[in-house]
Amino acid sequence: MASFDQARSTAAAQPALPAEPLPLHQATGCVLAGALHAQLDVPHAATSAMDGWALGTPTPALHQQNQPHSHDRQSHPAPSWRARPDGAGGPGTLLAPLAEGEAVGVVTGSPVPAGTVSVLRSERAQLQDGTLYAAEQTPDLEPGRNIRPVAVEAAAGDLILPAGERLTAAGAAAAAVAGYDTVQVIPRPRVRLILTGSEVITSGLPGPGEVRDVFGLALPPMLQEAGAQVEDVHRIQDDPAALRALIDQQPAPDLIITTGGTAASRADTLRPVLAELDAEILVSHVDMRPGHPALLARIPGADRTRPGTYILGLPGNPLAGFAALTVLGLPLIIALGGRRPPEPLQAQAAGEVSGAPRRGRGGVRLVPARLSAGVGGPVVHLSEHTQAHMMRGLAQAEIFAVVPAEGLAAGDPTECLEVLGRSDVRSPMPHSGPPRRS
Ligand SMILES: Nc1nc2c(c(=O)[nH]1)N[C@H]1C(S)=C(S)[C@@H](COP(=O)(O)OP(=O)(O)OC[C@H]3O[C@@H](n4cnc5c(N)ncnc54)[C@H](O)[C@@H]3O)O[C@H]1N2
Ligand code: MOO
Repeated sequence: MASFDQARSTAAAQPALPAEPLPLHQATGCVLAGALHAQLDVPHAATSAMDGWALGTPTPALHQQNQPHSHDRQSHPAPSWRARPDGAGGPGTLLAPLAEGEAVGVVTGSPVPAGTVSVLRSERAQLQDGTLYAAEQTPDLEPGRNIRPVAVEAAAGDLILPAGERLTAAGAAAAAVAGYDTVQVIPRPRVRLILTGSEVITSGLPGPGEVRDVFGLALPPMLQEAGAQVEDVHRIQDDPAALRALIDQQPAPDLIITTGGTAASRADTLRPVLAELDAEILVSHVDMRPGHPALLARIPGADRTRPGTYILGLPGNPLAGFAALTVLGLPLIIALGGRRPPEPLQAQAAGEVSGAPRRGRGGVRLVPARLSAGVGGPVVHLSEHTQAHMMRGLAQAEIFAVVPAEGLAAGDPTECLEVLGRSDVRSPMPHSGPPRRS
């Protein structure tokens, strides 16, 4: 039996998966195994920042009678250009070089033709009989104005993102701009889910000896949020041969998560099957309630170049299974993905909480709870209906409160573990005064 802290530190201590190249759309959310450097100058060509006209060197103004814009034509003749008819139809149009005195229409993003001095915005330009005039006193005539220079964002070879960072959605887009199609990342652990239980049904009202499934619905989004990728989901009866075949099925995933069958009755198949497969048991039971039969094991890979397959056995009692996922599964997935664990979150107990149910039996209690804002930071309010076989308390909870064996007094600092699968409904953790994070 591992203590609560031993169990989670064993899970957190597992080495990261080997890095591999992944297409950018699959790499988002993964940790970069190497730094990203620009593969080219960004932008790789000088382009217009405005819709308007690429201006060559101007022709001194000759048309003083008909110039638009000019209020003081005699003393300040406005410059003008011959407007070329072949303007850009879109940002992809490549334009021939500008001769002296020429202007050509461009759009935002157009590569500016050779010979461009600046870009005049369309709203500051006037075209009359094939001659282009600029509004008076426009800054658009300053050399370089409204032109995005080559490499202004990055020169080829510049560092775009360092190794060790998680690739965000914006980071993936920046990598694409910097010329990448694939990047070297630590992949999300690939997960096979095996849901056991001859009594488990997936729809309708359960009859005698039947129970509605909780894991098939809730585990995939929880695992996705934890940073894993669920590859395949299987449902089997309490049948050791079927379980063994699925654990053995190739190609092996990084992590197999089973539900049910972790205890020691005749219907409980996981431990005998793992013994047959010579699995290395990393955590056999955890000194916590609920979830104490949770198990973590590893089957070495056939070719020894891979770290093998981890097996996480979640107890079948619904709340016990989700507690075990939070305590063992989440730190394991974070470690395999090469990520940093989240900052621990602490809140204050709202009132007295009893600890281990039986004297002499240590261990922690994990109690579904909500948080409210208090003067000194968030305050923990335990849910009702939080026995191992129940879901009702967890359905309303934001966190699991970790209650030590000796219990809690009102105001005691309480470790909180976020309940997975709430990213669509999460509001900021309530606090007034400084949030307490240890
Ligand atoms: N003699 C003992 N009995 C039990 C012990 C023990 O130490 N000695 N431990 C208890 C604890 S604690 C737990 S937790 C459970 C663990 O059970 P298993 O992991 O072996 O799970 P099952 O026996 O298959 O099922 C337990 C319970 O959960 C229900 N279940 C299973 N799968 C689902 C599902 N997908 N959706 C909803 N409910 C599910 C199942 O019907 C049972 O009611 O063992 C205790 N017993
Ligand atoms: O681990 Mo069991 O969940 O205490 O019922």
